[in-house]
Amino acid sequence: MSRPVEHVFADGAAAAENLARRIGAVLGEAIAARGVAGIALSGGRSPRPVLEALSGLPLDWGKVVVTLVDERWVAPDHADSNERLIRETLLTGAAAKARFVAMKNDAADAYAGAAACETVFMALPWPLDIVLLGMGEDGHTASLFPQARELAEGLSTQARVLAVTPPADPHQRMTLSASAIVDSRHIFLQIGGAAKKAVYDRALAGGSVEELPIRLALCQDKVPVEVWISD
Ligand SMILES: O=C(O)[C@H](O)[C@@H](O)[C@H](O)[C@H](O)COP(=O)(O)O
Repeated sequence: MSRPVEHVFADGAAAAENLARRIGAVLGEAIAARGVAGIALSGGRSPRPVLEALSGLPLDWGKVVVTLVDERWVAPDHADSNERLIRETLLTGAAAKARFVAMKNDAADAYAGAAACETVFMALPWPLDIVLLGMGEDGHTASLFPQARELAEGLSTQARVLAVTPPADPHQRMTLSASAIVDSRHIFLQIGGAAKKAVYDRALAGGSVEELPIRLALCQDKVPVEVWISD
């Protein structure tokens, strides 16, 4: 297992700006090479400045397919919706021309919505060019949480997505599976703060993927991983 390429910044704003430029460069290369670029984005707080910076980059956005790494099973206008985050930050200005593929559908819950979501996600241009991951202080990534009852399925299934119930979260989620996450050309992991950096270092040093699901991305040699670290 090779150590990921690490980009370390003193502040989050510089990390976000540089990560956005790196994402833009990879998307541009993909469009030039294959006429299309696919990217899956994580939600939460960290990506917001990256997505805002990315939205202003001069790309042929009409050839970019944007989707999610995971989603909370809430209405698209709910404050916790990752779709809402993407629409408010990335899909503005020139980047509004990108094709957005949502995870949330009209099913009453994530489990009822999983089959339809899988059908939609199988049609994406795999391998995606970029999967942008975040990480929680418990070592989760996407919505693959330690102690979640669906973690083993998420780590082993060949399906693209699965429904999960996070151990300590009010919302059911839909998430990319581990096999979908590594069906990509680049994995970018964004980490901010000392606590997450310590978890990242611990994940690199060892432990099980069940204990630290972020190891699904860090402990594989199929996809190059870049880690964007800020204080
Ligand atoms: O929907 C989500 O919440 C994310 O996909 C999740 O996996 C996130 O990346 C981590 O929880 C880190 O979140 P923060 O960036 O908010 O710390």
